[in-house]
Amino acid sequence: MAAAPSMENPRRLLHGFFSFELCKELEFIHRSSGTVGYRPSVFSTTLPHLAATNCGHFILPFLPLRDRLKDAVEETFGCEFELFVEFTGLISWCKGASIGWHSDDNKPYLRQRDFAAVCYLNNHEKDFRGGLFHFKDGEPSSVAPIAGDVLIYTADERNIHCVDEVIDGERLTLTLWFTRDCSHDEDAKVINILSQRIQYEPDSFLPLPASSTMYWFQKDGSGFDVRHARVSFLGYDFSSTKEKSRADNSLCDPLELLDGRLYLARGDEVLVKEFLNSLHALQVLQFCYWRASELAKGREEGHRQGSARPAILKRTSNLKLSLPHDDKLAVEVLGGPSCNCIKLQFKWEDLVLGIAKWEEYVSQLHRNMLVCIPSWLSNHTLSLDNHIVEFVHAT
Ligand SMILES: O=C(O)CCC(=O)C(=O)O
Ligand SMILES: [Fe+2]
Repeated sequence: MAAAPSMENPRRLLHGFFSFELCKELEFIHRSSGTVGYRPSVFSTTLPHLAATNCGHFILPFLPLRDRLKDAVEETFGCEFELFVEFTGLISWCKGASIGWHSDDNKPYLRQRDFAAVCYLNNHEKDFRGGLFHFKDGEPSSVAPIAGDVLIYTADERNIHCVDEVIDGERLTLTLWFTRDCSHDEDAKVINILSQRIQYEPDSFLPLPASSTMYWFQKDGSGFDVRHARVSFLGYDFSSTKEKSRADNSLCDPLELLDGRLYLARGDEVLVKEFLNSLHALQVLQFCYWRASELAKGREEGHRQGSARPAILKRTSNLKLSLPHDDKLAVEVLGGPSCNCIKLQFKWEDLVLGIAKWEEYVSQLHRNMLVCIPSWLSNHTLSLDNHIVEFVHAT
């Protein structure tokens, strides 16, 4: 157990608070669902956003850690009052992102924030460069992010801090703020959105994109769609199987094509599998990246059993979706130490197996969420009781 926090600078750094497996699962969720964030060169995935894009089931993996963080904050700061989560979000900082000296309650609209918990999901120097955290006074004075560590501190001026500019790579955290003010309780907001969504399509676990502006990264008159950029980092791009007529294309904003049915292509090959939209295709690809070693083993097994080869079409240039996309900017912003080696890692067989495994994973999470929703609605909180924690882990 770390030393008790000082009164002058109430804070605590907890090493190895959560597992590497959870880091990877949350990274998968962020890379399949994240949007352009609230500050330059920042991307974020919030719980209300997950609920609103038909991905409420992705909230489940957050909850056991979220409960433990609340307990750790209450214990560290000896809270004798009820505490609510005000914000939970996956936040990634890319090349050029930084923040100067500040306290986390330093704006009129942030006054309700009492405590912060920053969970580091990847590693300084290995996954990104720059991005060190510094406190203005007291110890520890600097923190180099290490996956599994959590930094907790009071959101007031006793903990003025800053973060150095990220030089390259993608610095990923799960950040929470806690409040004593129940009118800023995040759970009520999320449960409200979830209950509305569930009324429309209780059985669907396929993602539905938000407005395309939320995925558009803009800089100096140029830009890219973050869904498109993440798909191309994994060596793929989006394709149509029908030649689009010019009239069709000129009628709509080309980015709207990302909201409709499409296919995944690599070079001049297209996999014969229709995805509901770009987020669906991206989610499957990110799942394959997350579970790559398991899929490669499955492929060897499939070869031994003589499984059928995936159905592939030859692509001609008119089947390409012509989307605005500044590839150089995307690589500059999101590329980093591990970017180049990711490309062209999977085989088509892996992707086909990944589609089946992804469906098992999300449909199980979705069923678990449907079990939880009645208690969320009656208790007005996203907390998991012990019986449900076991249920969530039995996936
Ligand atoms: O990511 C971090 O280490 C801290 C970020 C921060 O200071 C903030 O978002 O207010
Ligand atoms: Fe901060």
